[in-house]
Amino acid sequence: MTRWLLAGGGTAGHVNPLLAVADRLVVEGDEVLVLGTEEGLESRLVPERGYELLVIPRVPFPRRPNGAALRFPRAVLGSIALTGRYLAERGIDGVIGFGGYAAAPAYLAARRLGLPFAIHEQNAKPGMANRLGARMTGAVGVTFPDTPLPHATRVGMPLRREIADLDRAPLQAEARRFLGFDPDRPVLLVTGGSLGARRLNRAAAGNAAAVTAAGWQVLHLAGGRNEEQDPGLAGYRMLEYCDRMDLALAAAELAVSRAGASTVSELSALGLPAVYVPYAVGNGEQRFNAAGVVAAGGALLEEDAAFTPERFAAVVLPLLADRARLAAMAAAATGDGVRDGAERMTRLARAGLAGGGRVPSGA
Ligand SMILES: CC(=O)N[C@H]1[C@@H](OP(=O)(O)OP(=O)(O)OC[C@H]2O[C@@H](n3ccc(=O)[nH]c3=O)[C@H](O)[C@@H]2O)O[C@H](CO)[C@@H](O)[C@@H]1O
Repeated sequence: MTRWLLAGGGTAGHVNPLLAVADRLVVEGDEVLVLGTEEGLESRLVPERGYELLVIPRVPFPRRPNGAALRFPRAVLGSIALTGRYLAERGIDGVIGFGGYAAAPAYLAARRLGLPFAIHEQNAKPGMANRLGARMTGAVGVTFPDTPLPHATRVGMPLRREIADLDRAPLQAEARRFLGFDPDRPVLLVTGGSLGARRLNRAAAGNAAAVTAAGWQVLHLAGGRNEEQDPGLAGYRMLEYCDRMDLALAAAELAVSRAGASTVSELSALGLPAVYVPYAVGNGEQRFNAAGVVAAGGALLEEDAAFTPERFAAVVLPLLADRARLAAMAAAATGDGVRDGAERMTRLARAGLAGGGRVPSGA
């Protein structure tokens, strides 16, 4: 039995792949502890899934020379030291980091103790912690091909079991009933990722009457900061957050979505066609996340700034009426998706552990 520390967190898009790998390691007979921060969604999702969360303070990288910048080196050293104590006291054998605030201290503490570690990068454009870590280990798993990191191996996105094992067709009617829909009519899923997206909310709510008149139903995951009124139409359900994403994905036949790495990976793996509207801030990773499946013909890409209710009507309404096109897009999306990312990532991490941080080629 190996005892792992999985480090990372932030939004659901970061926590879910960590949980998928944790579940897989446990199925394979290992033990898992998680390292995160109080502020990230891991503080709710990790204990809910039955794992112990060890906490370190969140130390943002200073972008301006101010007081926080002066305190930064000391704060980072403190986080590394605390992580090192967790590693020693809990008898950790190996570390897997998923980027984010908790990952960099985990990489540095592991290195200091001579413990091998592996990395998973969710996004097509890597974040800072993983760019640092990837220079120090050979076990670097990435979701998308061509992710610019040293030692990158494409493993795909680790998907939670209930999504990776999902067979949509036989579950569809039951999933629709469970979510309060008519089982015989198609469902459009609108999702702004774990946080929601105002522009998507406005565009979807503004077309509620047209979409339902076209015979479709809508599951609109609007996020906690939604400003739109529920249109209150039969067949239109607006939720802040859906805890049964597996059922939402089984119920739907098309998605209008942000292009967070987990959402793109889930939709592609399950062969759901999509219209992606990448979030334009951050380091611009969402556009890159969607690029592969868009190029494969499994999804369309729309500019955030131009995604008005009128644009939604022009792009989405014709798709709802074109079942042949949706079927072709679904097939193309499936071809671009990866279902066994969790297994592939645990295999890579084990190879890294066996090789002391070096991964033999072909592992
Ligand atoms: C604004 C921001 O920081 N976005 C980043 C964040 O997005 P975000 O956290 O939104 O990430 P993703 O779209 O990747 O994942 C959302 C996850 O939440 C789940 N879900 C979503 C809505 C819901 O109601 N219920 C539910 O369970 C989805 O199934 C998915 O697993 O992390 C992603 C993964 O690193 C990045 O690509 C995004 O750029």
